[in-house]
Amino acid sequence: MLIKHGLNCGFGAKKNCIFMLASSAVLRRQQLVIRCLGVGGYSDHNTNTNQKIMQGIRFMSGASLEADAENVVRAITPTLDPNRHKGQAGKIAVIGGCREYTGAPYFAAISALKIGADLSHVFCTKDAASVIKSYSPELIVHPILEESYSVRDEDKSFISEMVLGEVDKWMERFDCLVVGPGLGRDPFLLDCVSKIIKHVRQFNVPIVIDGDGLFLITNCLDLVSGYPLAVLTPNINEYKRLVQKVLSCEVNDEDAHEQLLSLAKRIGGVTILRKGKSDLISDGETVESVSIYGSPRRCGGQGDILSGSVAVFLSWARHVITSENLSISSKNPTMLGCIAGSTLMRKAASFAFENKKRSTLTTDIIECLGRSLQDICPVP
Ligand SMILES: NC(=O)C1=CN([C@@H]2O[C@H](COP(=O)(O)OP(=O)(O)OC[C@H]3O[C@@H](n4cnc5c(N)ncnc54)[C@H](O)[C@@H]3O)[C@@H](O)[C@H]2O)[C@@H](O)CC1
Ligand SMILES: Nc1ncnc2c1ncn2[C@@H]1O[C@H](COP(=O)(O)OP(=O)(O)OP(=O)(O)O)[C@@H](O)[C@H]1O
Ligand SMILES: [Mg+2]
Repeated sequence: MLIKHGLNCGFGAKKNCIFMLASSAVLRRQQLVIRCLGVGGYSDHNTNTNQKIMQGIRFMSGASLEADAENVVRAITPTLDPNRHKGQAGKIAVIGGCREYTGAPYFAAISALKIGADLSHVFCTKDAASVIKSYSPELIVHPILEESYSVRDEDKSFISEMVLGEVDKWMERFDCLVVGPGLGRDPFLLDCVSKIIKHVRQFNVPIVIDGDGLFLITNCLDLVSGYPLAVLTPNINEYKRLVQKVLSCEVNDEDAHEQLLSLAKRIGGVTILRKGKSDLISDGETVESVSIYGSPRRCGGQGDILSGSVAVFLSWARHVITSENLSISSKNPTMLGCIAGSTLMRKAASFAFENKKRSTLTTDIIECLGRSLQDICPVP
């Protein structure tokens, strides 16, 4: 009810509304209402005034609310301007792909292109490279990573330097890196990837960490700790491992928002997108959720689409924030990238499910990414 009152305030009364809400009794009731609404409490409030009031409520209560998802997508998606040149809509790189997994890096990299990035690179092992190239001529594939089985112990430090040298030629040029889809868990390979992450941080390139990248950073939190341009996208297992490692406790779904908030804070202000029935997103300051759309199919690879999507939207959000005045409340590009990526992925999954029902696969969802964005931000 209180939220409704807040939303019905006129522009002039806005400050008073927020001031009144700050009183502790009202605040407690506000928190109760928000808790009762839970993550499913999506309301479609589009005006600036309403958004600012909601932001005020959010700030004061410390609770999370459903993100203004489609407006976030609209606010950060660039227009198709004939004066722009190749690369300006985004250059994304995926670090992943080994003997076992070739699908995951492909899904992440091709999703980035389908959403609107101009260039998408994959840095993977030699075994994986020709397979990934054969899926698509659109991807630029670098067969540079090595697994232990192909490197003699005495050659390891030399090979490691070579890998870093190869990567170094490219890294500064990327708008965002996705580390982990289909990376595998080979210790030598993960050691090289750790060095790449340390190196990339120096250039302030945003990094989305997913899949086996999360296995790596959970065992070595310093890699991302204190880096505000890092986004972690854990699934149910990956989240459990992170919580156990960082908070030394079990996942607590009763207090999901608070736990996520403390986790993001404890890892030094990284942004975490906890995937699930509702996606919960926190940068250690606020918590937002995306619960709209979605599909009941849980086929593997949907998280890979998400990581590629987040990378593109995060790059776009950074660009919009530095060049324009945003019409939306949050100013953190990592939060915006996560909200938009999650929204687009879930909408595409729901479109794909409409068509394919039980036989919906990740490739079907990728085919719906374009329609999903067109539905939100139509181009004539
Ligand atoms: N088509 C593909 O190529 C796909 C590949 N995927 C990739 O698969 C990898 C694993 O992701 P999941 O979401 O399945 O990860 P999870 O951690 O959810 O599950 C992996 C399972 O395998 C076990 N496991 C894997 N490696 C292990 C190791 N070295 N030692 C002991 N146990 C091990 C884990 O204990 C767990 O039971 C990631 O790199 C991910 O990106 C997924 O994205 C799905 C699609
Ligand atoms: N129960 C659910 N209902 C609706 N959507 C969901 C549900 N669980 C996950 N999702 C969505 O599916 C996407 C992938 O989440 P998931 O937990 O399957 O990732 P993952 O296990 O890392 O996937 P991958 O197989 O690619 O590694 C996320 O965008 C999330 O929003
Ligand atoms: Mg995954």
